[in-house]
Amino acid sequence: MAIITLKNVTFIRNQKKILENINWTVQKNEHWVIMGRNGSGKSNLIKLIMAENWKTSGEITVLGTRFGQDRIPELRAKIGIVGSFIAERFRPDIVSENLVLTGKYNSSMLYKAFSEDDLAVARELMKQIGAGELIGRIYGTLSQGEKQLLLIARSLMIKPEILILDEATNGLDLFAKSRLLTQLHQITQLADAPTLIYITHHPDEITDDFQKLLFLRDGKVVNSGTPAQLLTADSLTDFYQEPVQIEVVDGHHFVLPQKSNLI
Ligand SMILES: Nc1ncnc2c1ncn2[C@@H]1O[C@H](COP(=O)(O)OP(=O)(O)OP(=O)(O)O)[C@@H](O)[C@H]1O
Repeated sequence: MAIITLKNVTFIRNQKKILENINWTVQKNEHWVIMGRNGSGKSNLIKLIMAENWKTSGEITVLGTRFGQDRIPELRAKIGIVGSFIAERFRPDIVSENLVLTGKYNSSMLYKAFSEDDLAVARELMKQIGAGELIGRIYGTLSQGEKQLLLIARSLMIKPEILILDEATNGLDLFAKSRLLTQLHQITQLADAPTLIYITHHPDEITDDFQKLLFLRDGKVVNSGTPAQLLTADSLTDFYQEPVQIEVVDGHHFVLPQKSNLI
């Protein structure tokens, strides 16, 4: 069953073709990684899926909702998002568990009255993902890694069918990054696991949990396939248009510019 389908989708803003003729299908329980250099259109692609951006042409269907024909608010409630453009929307003085609870209402503030039971659910979720010690803390005082953990807990409040992580390991140290990838693995093992869409610049973060990769360049899909097909020196040299070499350590692919290109 297709969870996300884009057919010939183009997105233009201020005369700039930000995405051009995108064809992409995500099947249920197929976890994807999207890679692309800065400005290749990754964030705008996910904003299209979340209906934060509106396509210029083409067809988009997400979780059975055909954009332009069905109601969008219900759809937004089924998509969890972790990323800097969401992180920036919260007031620095919001208490951690209140921030997590906003996930239930798909907002950045708690406009509606909430009960102690609601807060208990948020706190329990924080404990489950290893963020229990952040209960009671003020968002603005948290480290980057702690903020990311809160956003993950927030995104799980709605039991999302799709979970999008946009450069979620930004600013995380080596160990926090490794913990995040382990947490994602645990999420993939849940009975009602969401489909993951994981945006990254770092091929070493592509764990066995991901079955498919999408490579974007200048707003176009340049390749898609399995990690075995695409995580090769040839394919990545073609993608980056610069010669690269790959070191595989413990199953993680580290991609480096070829030695002759290093200063
Ligand atoms: N409203 C706009 N008008 C004109 N150009 C825009 C607009 N919004 C985005 N762009 C451009 O579209 C391109 C794609 O942006 P996007 O943020 O999707 O890239 P990205 O792949 O997520 O980049 P990064 O890895 O740096 O986060 C960039 O060149 C950006 O400057």
